[in-house]
Amino acid sequence: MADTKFKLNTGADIPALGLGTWQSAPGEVKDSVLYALKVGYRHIDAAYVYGNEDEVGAGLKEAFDTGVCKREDVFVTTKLWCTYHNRAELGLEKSLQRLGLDYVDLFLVHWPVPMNPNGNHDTIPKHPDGTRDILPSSEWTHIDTWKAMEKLVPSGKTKAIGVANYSLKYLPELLAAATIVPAANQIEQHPSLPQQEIVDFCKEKGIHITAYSPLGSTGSPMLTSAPVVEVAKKRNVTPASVLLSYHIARGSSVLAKSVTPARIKANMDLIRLDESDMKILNDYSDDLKKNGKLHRYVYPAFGVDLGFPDRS
Ligand SMILES: NC(=O)C1=CN([C@@H]2O[C@H](COP(=O)(O)OP(=O)(O)OC[C@H]3O[C@@H](n4cnc5c(N)ncnc54)[C@H](OP(=O)(O)O)[C@@H]3O)[C@@H](O)[C@H]2O)C=CC1
Ligand SMILES: O=C[C@H](O)[C@@H](O)[C@@H](O)[C@H](O)C(=O)O
Repeated sequence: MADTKFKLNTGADIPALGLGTWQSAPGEVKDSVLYALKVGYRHIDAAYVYGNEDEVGAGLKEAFDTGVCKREDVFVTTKLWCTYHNRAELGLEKSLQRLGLDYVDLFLVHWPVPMNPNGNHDTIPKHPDGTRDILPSSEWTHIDTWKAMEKLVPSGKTKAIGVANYSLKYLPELLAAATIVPAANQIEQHPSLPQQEIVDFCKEKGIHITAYSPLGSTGSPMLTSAPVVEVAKKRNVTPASVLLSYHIARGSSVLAKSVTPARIKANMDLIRLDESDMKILNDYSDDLKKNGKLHRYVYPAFGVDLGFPDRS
């Protein structure tokens, strides 16, 4: 199951399981990338704002140099950070340089929020009152960003372009102006936040969903969720296996972050969840939705309406 792949609207394959690298500390992330590639991962998720693309790149390089795998066998994603929205070409160049790669397989707009490129910080510029320094829409919008992303494709420096954290507030307006339909939308997904309306919309438009924070992000709180534990017992697997396999059953790829070798390996134990397993998880999601108790773990303080019904 760990070698399952999905097709993007570009015709390229995206491996169903990817290694996440957000909050993977310097000194740990190179080894985690190398180890993941050694045990069979072929999908690595990075981002400029994670501040560790150089180490991710070092892990990739060592894997290529020592014959673990070839560049063309690995699907590498990175993301355009908010302060680079009106400098997309530079954003991609900087990421490629840090990663030590000639191209990435997927370049995503990290959030639909352009931030001031001339502010007081490279990645999180703030106003004196501590709020994030967002560009006014009179200056730049996420639609302008998408147009700039489209211009990157002919260079071959990214094989595909896509978005992350796009809700139904932002996706339709992007599509109305787009020449290239995003290949993917990377969003938070787990049984406490199924975001089925986004999944359905993206499916209809040919946009692949990649799930992030499948374990509930830092500290993996979703591992103790009662319905997840119930399905794990029923199928005699770990809760992590249930949480990751859930996305494969939904037709989505999934990113699991770990810097712990045993966990990196264990996270490859994916199973085919059947209808009765999915019913337990879906009933739980439905209950949370009905009672207004959906839970989003990643919601940075941009101070703008991101259009997610659970947070507006
Ligand atoms: N586009 C976006 O805005 C976002 C993208 N992402 C991407 O998705 C990836 C995954 O999401 P992330 O938020 O990191 O969180 P995850 O849901 O992947 O959870 C990571 C946490 O779970 C722990 N863990 C991993 N595997 C296991 C296991 N088998 N058993 C017990 N604990 C485990 C990790 O610990 P340890 O490392 O110590 O082993 C870490 O504390 C990110 O790393 C990033 O690449 C994430 C958030 C936002
Ligand atoms: O990809 C992970 C997340 O999106 C992360 O990049 C953001 O939450 C960022 O730390 C922020 O504060 O805006």
